[in-house]
Amino acid sequence: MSVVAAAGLTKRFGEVTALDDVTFTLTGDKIYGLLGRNGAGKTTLMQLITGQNSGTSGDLMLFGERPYENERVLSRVVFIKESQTYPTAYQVRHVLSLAKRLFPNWDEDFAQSLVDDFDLPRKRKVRKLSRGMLSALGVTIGLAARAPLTFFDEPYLGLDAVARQLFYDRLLADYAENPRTVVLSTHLIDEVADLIEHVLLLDRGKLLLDAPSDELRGEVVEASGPAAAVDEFAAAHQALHREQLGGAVRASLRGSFDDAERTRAEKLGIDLAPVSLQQAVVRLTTERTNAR
Ligand SMILES: Nc1ncnc2c1ncn2[C@@H]1O[C@H](COP(=O)(O)OP(=O)(O)OP(=O)(O)O)[C@@H](O)[C@H]1O
Repeated sequence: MSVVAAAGLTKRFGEVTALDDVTFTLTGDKIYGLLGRNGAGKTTLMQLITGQNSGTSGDLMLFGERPYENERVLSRVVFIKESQTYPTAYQVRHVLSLAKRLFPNWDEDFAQSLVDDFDLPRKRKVRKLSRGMLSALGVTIGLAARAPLTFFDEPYLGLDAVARQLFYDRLLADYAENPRTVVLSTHLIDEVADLIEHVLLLDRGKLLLDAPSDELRGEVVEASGPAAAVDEFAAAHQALHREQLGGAVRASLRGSFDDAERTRAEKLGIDLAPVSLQQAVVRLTTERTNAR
């Protein structure tokens, strides 16, 4: 059984189509990157999956059941977002006790070790926490909950670079010991590139890409060399971007770059370089914007 299955999922807010006929499945035990530009529909999608809203049309199943107002399946999900609110009069330790009661798989030792790692003041009231501390509290709950389906919607924006790295390290180590389905929604793609196994890329409500990260990296390359040679080589591929400087061209291309294609590039005097996951995503989403 899939963890999440969406078929033709559409969500409209008045005139705005936040999700447009989106179809995909999340299978178990994988770290997904839910990527896309501002307003692409990422938060809307997570809200539908976590039962906070219902779709306008299409079908959505969570652990084989419809999620909206369905406590049975929702108890297997944790959703941590950047603007998470907690009862403000509570101290950090009270919020953690509440989470312990809420999440059936809660690991108290792990939670306490994360509190130490992030240097969270257990007796400080939530309303007196800094932005970074609030993010750290969210991350602590999201990890220690060990929910079978875990969503992080940019909850770590307030964390500094050192704390973010700590979060990535703890997530990866804990995931290795306790595999589950994790969805990270983030704009810091390069930072999480090594963590993400599969990419879902939304663009203006449409699912532009649903592919393993390695496959995506291999599909986009940067070709540079003499203009005529690059243009000849590019004709067999999808050109996402082209920059010319004098007689030289640098082009981002999408396609299949097998040994035969690599040999052809070499013969034409073209250098083929891999691109980072972030560059691939930027090129793919910019290409669609330009094509409009
Ligand atoms: N409650 C709402 N009422 C009206 N429009 C909404 C509502 N919620 C979202 N939208 C619109 O739906 C679209 C998708 O928004 P969403 O928050 O899902 O994007 P996102 O990918 O999470 O963006 P970001 O990366 O900026 O957080 C946007 O155009 C947004 O303005």
